[in-house]
Formats: sequence, C-alpha cells, structure tokens
Amino acid sequence: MESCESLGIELVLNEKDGPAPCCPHGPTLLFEKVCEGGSKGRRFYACSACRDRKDCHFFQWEDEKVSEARQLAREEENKAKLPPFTHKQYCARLKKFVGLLLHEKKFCVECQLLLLPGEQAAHSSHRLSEVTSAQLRRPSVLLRPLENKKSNAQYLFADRTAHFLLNTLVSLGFKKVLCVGTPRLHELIKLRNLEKKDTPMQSLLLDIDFRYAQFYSQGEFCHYNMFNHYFFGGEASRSVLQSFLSESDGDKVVMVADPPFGGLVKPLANSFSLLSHAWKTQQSSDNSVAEMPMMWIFPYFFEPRIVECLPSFRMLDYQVDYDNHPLYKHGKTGRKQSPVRLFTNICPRDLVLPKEEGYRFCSVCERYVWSLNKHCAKCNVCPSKDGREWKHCSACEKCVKPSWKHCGACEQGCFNCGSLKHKRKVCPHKDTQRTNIKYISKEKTGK
Ligand SMILES: C[S@@+](CC[C@H](N)C(=O)[O-])C[C@H]1O[C@@H](n2cnc3c(N)ncnc32)[C@H](O)[C@@H]1O
Ligand SMILES: [Zn+2]
Ligand SMILES: [Zn+2]
Ligand SMILES: [Zn+2]
Ligand SMILES: [Zn+2]
Repeated sequence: MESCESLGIELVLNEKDGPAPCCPHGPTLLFEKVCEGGSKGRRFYACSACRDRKDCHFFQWEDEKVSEARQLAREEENKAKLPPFTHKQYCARLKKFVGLLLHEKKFCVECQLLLLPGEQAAHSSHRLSEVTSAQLRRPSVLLRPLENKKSNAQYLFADRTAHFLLNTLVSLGFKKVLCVGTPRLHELIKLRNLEKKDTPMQSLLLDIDFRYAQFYSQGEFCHYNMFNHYFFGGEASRSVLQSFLSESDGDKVVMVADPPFGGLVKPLANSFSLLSHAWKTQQSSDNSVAEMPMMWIFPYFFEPRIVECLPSFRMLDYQVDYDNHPLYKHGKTGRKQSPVRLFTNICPRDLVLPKEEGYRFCSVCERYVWSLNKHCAKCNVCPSKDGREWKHCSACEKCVKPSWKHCGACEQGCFNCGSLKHKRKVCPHKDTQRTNIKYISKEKTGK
C-alpha cells in the first residue's frame, strides 16, 4: 500500500483545510507520513487524545470518502461514549448526595460514581465505599487515577510539589488559577479557601476526566481536551472560561497545565496559545502585547521543542514529583531524579525555589537553580538540564553531561542520528517525539 519507507509521522496544523472529522474526543488531528528523501506520504486523521489505537480506534485517510451510513454509525458511537450524565445532572446529584446521612453516602469503586439511595441495588455486586465529607472534598484521592500512559497518564502531584505550586501562585499575587489537567491543584485551592485564613482564590479545572464533574459546579469544572482545545460542553463551557479569564475586578489570572508526558508538544502549545488569546480578548487594549502568565509542567528533554513553539517560555530547575509514579520521587539522586520541570513565561527571577530543598539563586543567570547546577564561567550559564552536575568540555566548547566522554572520531558526524553528512545542530531528525501511531514522530517545525 505504501510506496515509501516511512521515517515518521508529522502533525499538520492547518486551519484552512476545513473541519476535521470527530472521534469521541472531539475533532481529530491531521497527520502526514514522512518518507525517505522528504517526500510526503498520505495524510490521515487520528485521535488527538489517545496515543494508542486500542483506546480510540478512529482512523480516516484525508481523501477518504465516508459513506452516510458510516458517518451515522460514527455519530452514534460518539454519543455512546459520552458521560452517563450531563454536568447539570451531576450537579443535581451532588446536591442530593450532600444531603444524605453518612451511612447512605456510597461511592461505587467499580463505576467510580457517587450513588444515590435508589441506585445501590443496581451496584450490589460492586465494591461500594462510604464517603465522608472530607473525602468529598478530595476527589483526586477518592477517584482511582487513570494511569494509562497512552491516554490520561494521571499522575498526581506529591504534597511537596502541590504546596510549592500553590504557595508560589499565592506569593505572586494571582487570584484566579486556570488548572489545565491539574485536578489536585484545583482541589488544594478549594481546600485553602475553606480554611478562610487568606483572601480566597478562584480556580477553574479543565480536564478530559469527566468523573470530576460529579464534584464540581459548572463554574468550577469544564470537560475539556487540551490537545484540540475542545470543550465537550460546547458554548456554555466556553463562556464559563471567558468570564473566568476576565480580570475586570483586578484579579490576576494564571494557567497551570500538566499534560500527559507522551503528548505532542505542538498541539498542546497551540491550545495554550488559544487559551492565552482568549485571556487577551478580556484585557484592556493597553495590555495588547502581553501573554497570559502560564506554567507548563513537562520533562526537561522537551525544552528545545517547547521553546521553539512558545519562545517566551523558560525552563526552571524545579523538580516536579508525583505520588503515584513509580520512578519520579523526590529525594532520589542521579538518574532516579524526576525529569519533570516547570516551563513558564513568568520571569524566572520571581519564581523562588525552596532553599531547604537545595535550590539557590544564581545572580548571573538571574534564576534559582538546583544545588548541583554549578555556574560555568566559560559558558556563562548554569548548564545542567537533568539535575546532575555537568562539566565543561573544552573540545566541544560547552558543558556536557557527566557521563559524556569526548570522542574525536564521533566529532565528524551527527551525534543525533549517526549520519556523517551533517552535524547534530542541523540534523533533520532532531526533536523526535512519539505519536499515537507507534512510529517516531517528526513534528513539522515549519522550517
Ligand atoms: C500528568 S496528570 C497531571 C495531574 C496533576 N499532576 C495533578 O496532580 O493535579 C495529567 C492530567 O491531564 C488530564 N488529561 C489527560 N489527557 C487530557 C486531555 N487530552 N485533555 C485534557 N486533560 C487531559 C488527566 O486526566 C490528568 O488529570
Ligand atoms: Zn478519540
Ligand atoms: Zn457500580
Ligand atoms: Zn548561572
Ligand atoms: Zn561550560
């Protein structure tokens, strides 16, 4: 079928091609196979949210004719995959649930659903648990994390990180937090408000995990796909976002996003730009150049790609930790350290990293850095990206990883792909990232 040896898959972001067909996760993304010699393969649509065909099997060639019958079947399927209740219904259910006696408050562990009294019989063979009001305020603890790496990749912040984020946002004076894929931060903000000690902060959670609709009002949660900027709740959800982004009362907005790490950078950057744009339309005209303050949590090795897509972003040294991730735990050293970092368009000087955890301020770089990240006088930067102490290589004239041994023979070729025809700097295969189609992706760089 394919006439070419496929090198990878590129994502095509092209608005003028008309609306993309929809899978249960909203509009699909358009991909293109890239072949040896740079020739373009056939384009196809695939799911934006699931990186494994097992989780969403949508596939359509760009030039494929879809019969009316198939179109109807598809619409039926998309409908069948909708949440069992509308958000409005979930809110009415919560209201009833809150009014129940403690022994009546049951959560079905299998169905991940808060049950109303009449419904328990239908779940009698399922494991039910009692829900206290304290648990009701911590849905991220009550719900089973959706750990599937190829779709939700729901890794929840360890307390250390969650509190660092919250305290940082408070100290920067933000009053409204747009939580994109950060349910635990959203929850923490609401808990802090309940303590009534400080001025409250508003929080709006955007997440594809609709189980959260059971716990939050329509003004606090929108069922949202961050890979295609799709609001499952349509216009009503969009207007919730718009009014949340208004700073007319002087309340500053910040976005904090923690996408699944397997996700493609380009569609995420595109969605965050659109969110920033929506924020901008709410600003007075004298603020016309500014971007919405944003934090994007992602592994350090995506730095070149993120900065390419969002040039105002800088990577911070802060290591983000998760509760339910087997690998990324604080206190580990060497390769076991968390590779996850904060990327932000907020001035790094203003983001104070905790001294007691080993961060210090570099007055030359004007940012907080990890203890092992020593300033190199020759490069004039704090060079380490991965948390280990890097060393200067005089042959390369730059700082390199500690494991790096300079090899004269390799100098001739490309360190990235091994080709002798070019250097790594101009390697056409750099910035590779996995896509849902099990190939190595080479996202379009536009160059
Ligand atoms: C790496 S976890 C981040 C959770 C965060 N560390 C916390 O503790 O609040 C990724 C989050 O993004 C959500 N998510 C995954 N795919 C998404 C998508 N396509 N659109 C929106 N949210 C998505 C998941 O449900 C999950 O809550
Ligand atoms: Zn899908
Ligand atoms: Zn059940
Ligand atoms: Zn420095
Ligand atoms: Zn150096």
